[in-house]
Amino acid sequence: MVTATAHSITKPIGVEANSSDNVIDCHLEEIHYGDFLAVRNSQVPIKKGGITGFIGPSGCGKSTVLRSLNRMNDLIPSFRLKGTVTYHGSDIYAKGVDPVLVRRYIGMVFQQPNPFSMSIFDNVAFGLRLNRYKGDIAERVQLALERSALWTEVKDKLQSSGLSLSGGQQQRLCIARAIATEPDVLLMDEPCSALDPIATRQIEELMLELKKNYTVALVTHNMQQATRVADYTAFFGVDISQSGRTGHLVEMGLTEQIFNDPKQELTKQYVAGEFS
Ligand SMILES: Nc1ncnc2c1ncn2[C@@H]1O[C@H](COP(=O)(O)OP(=O)(O)OP(=O)(O)O)[C@@H](O)[C@H]1O
Repeated sequence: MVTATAHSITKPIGVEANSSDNVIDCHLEEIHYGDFLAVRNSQVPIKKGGITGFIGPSGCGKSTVLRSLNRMNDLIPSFRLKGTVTYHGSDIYAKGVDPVLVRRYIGMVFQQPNPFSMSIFDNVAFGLRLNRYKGDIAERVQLALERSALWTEVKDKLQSSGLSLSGGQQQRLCIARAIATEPDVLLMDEPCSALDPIATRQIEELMLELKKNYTVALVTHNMQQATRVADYTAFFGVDISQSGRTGHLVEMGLTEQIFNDPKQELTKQYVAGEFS
């Protein structure tokens, strides 16, 4: 059952444990980098078991919002967040919550494939060892590689360097590394932007498989990609002022609704390709 308090972030076990449809709820009043207001007033629920796509013009804060959902932005000294982000009802920014534990349950895959300079096996085993996993590491590594559609390609060379793989394979390796510790949620920040069309298609197919076991949030520049894989879409816009560009959520809904029947004029213009 759920054992989530403000000070202990614990992954719920069992479907009945979570009464809400949202794995993550956030009310981002303001996100600053130093004096710069990057994002304002955005509520972005991440629904359980689906893929939520974040779309919008460059600089509207998609990555900033995504990285706020697992405290990845804590690594940036100038980052400041006013608002709340809850994971299964627990505030992940509450005093005493360990950000490493937050990232254990809410994993992340980055734009550039970034395998560590170590063997394929050790890349996937990395988080398990970090978390002092007591079970069979080889079994978990295999499962993660199977779920990342990479096992058959690498099973005979697990001791080769992760860096020896192609770009698309490296990205699938990073996905295996992220899911080896069995997170609940996977945050994917433009995971295909460094890949060719074939590798992109493989990752998109993989995302559709991953959502059977994980909740996924995906930042993408590619609106077609959002229509192909996302169940829900959040569209962010920007206000342009003297102090710079500040992003905010304009509209969120089922992907079909956002692309075919948007409620906001700005969304209509964006999905029609009238600005980028
Ligand atoms: N580490 C940082 N320090 C200062 N400003 C930052 C930092 N990261 C992002 N920003 C600024 O915050 C704003 C939002 O950036 P972010 O990368 O979140 O937008 P985005 O919508 O993901 O953009 P893109 O689609 O171009 O990747 C931008 O103005 C950016 O310059």
